[in-house]
Amino acid sequence: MHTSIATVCLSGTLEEKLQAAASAGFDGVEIFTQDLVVSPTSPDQIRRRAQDAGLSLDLYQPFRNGVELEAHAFQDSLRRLNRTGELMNQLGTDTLLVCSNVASSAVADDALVAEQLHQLGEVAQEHGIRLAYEALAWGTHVNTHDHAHQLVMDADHPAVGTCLDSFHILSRGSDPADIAEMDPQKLFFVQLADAPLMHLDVLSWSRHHRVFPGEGDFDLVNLMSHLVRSGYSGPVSLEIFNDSFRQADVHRTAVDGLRSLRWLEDQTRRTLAGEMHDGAVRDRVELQALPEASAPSDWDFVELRTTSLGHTTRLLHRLGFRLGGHHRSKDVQVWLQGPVRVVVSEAGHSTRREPHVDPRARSEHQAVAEVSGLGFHVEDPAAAFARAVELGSTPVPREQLPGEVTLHGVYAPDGTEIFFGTGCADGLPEWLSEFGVEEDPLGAGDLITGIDHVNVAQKWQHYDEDVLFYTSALGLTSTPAQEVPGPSGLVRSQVMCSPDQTIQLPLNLAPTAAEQGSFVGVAYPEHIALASTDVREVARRAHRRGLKFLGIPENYYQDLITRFDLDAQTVDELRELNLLYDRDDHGDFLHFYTRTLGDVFMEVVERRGYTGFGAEDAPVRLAAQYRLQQSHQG
Ligand SMILES: O=C(O)c1ccc(O)c(O)c1
Ligand SMILES: [Mg+2]
Repeated sequence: MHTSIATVCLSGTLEEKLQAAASAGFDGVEIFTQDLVVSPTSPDQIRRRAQDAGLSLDLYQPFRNGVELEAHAFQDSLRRLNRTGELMNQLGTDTLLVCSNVASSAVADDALVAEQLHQLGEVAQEHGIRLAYEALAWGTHVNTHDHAHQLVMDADHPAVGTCLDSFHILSRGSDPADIAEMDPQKLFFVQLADAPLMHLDVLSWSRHHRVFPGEGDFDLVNLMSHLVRSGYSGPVSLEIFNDSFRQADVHRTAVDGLRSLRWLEDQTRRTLAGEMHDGAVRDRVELQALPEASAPSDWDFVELRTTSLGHTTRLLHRLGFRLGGHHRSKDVQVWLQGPVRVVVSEAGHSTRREPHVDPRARSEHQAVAEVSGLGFHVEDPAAAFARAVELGSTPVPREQLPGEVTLHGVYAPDGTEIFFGTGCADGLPEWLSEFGVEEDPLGAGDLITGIDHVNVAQKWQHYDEDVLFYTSALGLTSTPAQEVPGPSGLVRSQVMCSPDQTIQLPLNLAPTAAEQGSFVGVAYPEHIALASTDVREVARRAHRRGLKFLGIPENYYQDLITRFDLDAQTVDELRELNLLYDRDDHGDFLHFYTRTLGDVFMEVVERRGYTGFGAEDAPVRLAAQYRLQQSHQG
């Protein structure tokens, strides 16, 4: 598949955009007029620059309001097209995108429009270029892909074809099935964009909220499948208008974009698997496969990296963990309880590739601790690793002595290290022996039964990228986003789940730009939620061992009585143990939070059928964390 990206997707100068697209591995780009107009580089130089970078210039765009016109206005359109044709020859681009007309003066006469497209085609042909006519979803008269395509067919000119743009098709709820039947010779260009479903006028939706395939709610695999069935074999290009992308690092966005196309290709290939060998359609897009990898079946470990081993291990001990052992060659310990393995490594400083901890704003006695790694059990670690790398992820360099187990790991876009390992028949992963753990470590006092979820913080400009990473590289699926109010702003949260829900990763988008309060310059804390079948006993033991709980205000308990009609004795016990309570249609939920250590805190949850994540309680937590932070800073 020939992959392309529109320059409008990327931040920076035209030169930076070309560079980023090339180094991410795209085959070509679409040049936006505006990017060219503001550039001091001549069209000829741009052509050479793209050539040197190995990029084809697949499309020039947009040619606006150039058709569906009154006679005098059409004369000017022909003049503009002549000029544009000359420019495109300097650029070395042979396809021009012609948008459907959005002016109130647009003429609604299909026969006339087809005739104008034909005449434009004549001018295009003189310049050796082609016109790809695209129905904008808000076009005055032409706003559906089938209408535009019909006009193209009626125009009946070899230099006039259709440009399909998934956003315009799917935002209007059109069925893309007819694409499969379109003449591939008449499909000149294809643009892809995903978007979250929104109740918004389609123009604003398109101009601000498009995202890469896999990052929104559109079924692009279905659309791509129909496209492949048609026999189309031209470029497949990303065209994303997005406010965050315009501010994000250009190289990251480019890598994210190519990841989305590789994922889409792979998914489409799977969808078409039964049809690929029937020989019915030849010369169609060649779809590249990714190494096959199944979603994680279970947690292998979580890793905490800390500058304060004492604070971190004491917290684990208070929650009932036992020291499993020390690594034979590294300053790393493993702490165990039930099936949960917490690896604790000591670092002199935050070692995230993107250090996000503001050293001036450290709480909890200046200790730094972060969730630095997540280990998963997968069927084939080498394949999972290869797949993630092919999707543009960077491998984690890991020191390893002869005889030690190979850990396959990549960085998630937020810098979290993701490791792929295998479970063992006896329940003990092989790597544990490097810590001197050789037999089943189940202890008598183990009250923790697993990892319920791990909550990871995302920066606003990388949120969509992370969703795509966890979808494409780990095979997780996302739930609809929720918003939780806190003193510094709204926290957006979206849970990424494995098919059987064993792995649950709520991604949180923290209000890091907040002026108010403690989150300024500091990452929103992440947390590990442990599952238990007896959270009260975990809490009692933690109290005895001196755990600092997050304080819960009396108003919360009074409100619980109002909401759930709990009896006084139950509420007394909740209050005494700093427990929170929630209930849904499936059952109830008891949980508590520890105070934050550096960038991380722990939660212990007891689900009695309950399927949520305590969204009602999250604002209580945010407010309590905020107050604590203020008191440390004050
Ligand atoms: O928003 C627009 O105007 C616009 C321009 C060109 C496109 O290809 C498109 O999909 C939208
Ligand atoms: Mg478009």
